[in-house]
Amino acid sequence: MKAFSTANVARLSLEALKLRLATINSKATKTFWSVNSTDSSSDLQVDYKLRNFTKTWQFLNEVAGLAHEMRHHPTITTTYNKVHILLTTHDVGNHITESDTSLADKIHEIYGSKYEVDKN
Ligand SMILES: C[C@H](O)[C@H](O)[C@H]1CNC2=NC(N)=NC(=O)C2=N1
Repeated sequence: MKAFSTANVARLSLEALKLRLATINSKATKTFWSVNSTDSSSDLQVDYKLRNFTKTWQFLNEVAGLAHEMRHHPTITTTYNKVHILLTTHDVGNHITESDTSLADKIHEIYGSKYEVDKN
């Protein structure tokens, strides 16, 4: 059995989460992270569109590098120029923590500054 809530991992309150989401979502124009929750779990999700397959994998490699650095690993689904990312923290029983919002923030910053298509 795994002990929950180890160092630096606490489930975020809905209020804290709303504030963090607003900051995250200000970093791109047309694409937004959203909170999904059931009675027993919650996560952050986003759907990104990119210019082409090459751009998609440049972006994915940046996300992978970030995940490795932060030791926090998203669930990623990708097809050609589309990327779906889901973030949750297994260590607290699949809920959203600062590890998820921090990683989402960095991912969205990268997407908004270098990869976003159809900005207007
Ligand atoms: C020990 C190690 O840091 C933890 O198991 C990390 C690894 N990557 C992780 N990634 C995600 N998404 N959730 C976690 O709880 C998690 N835990």
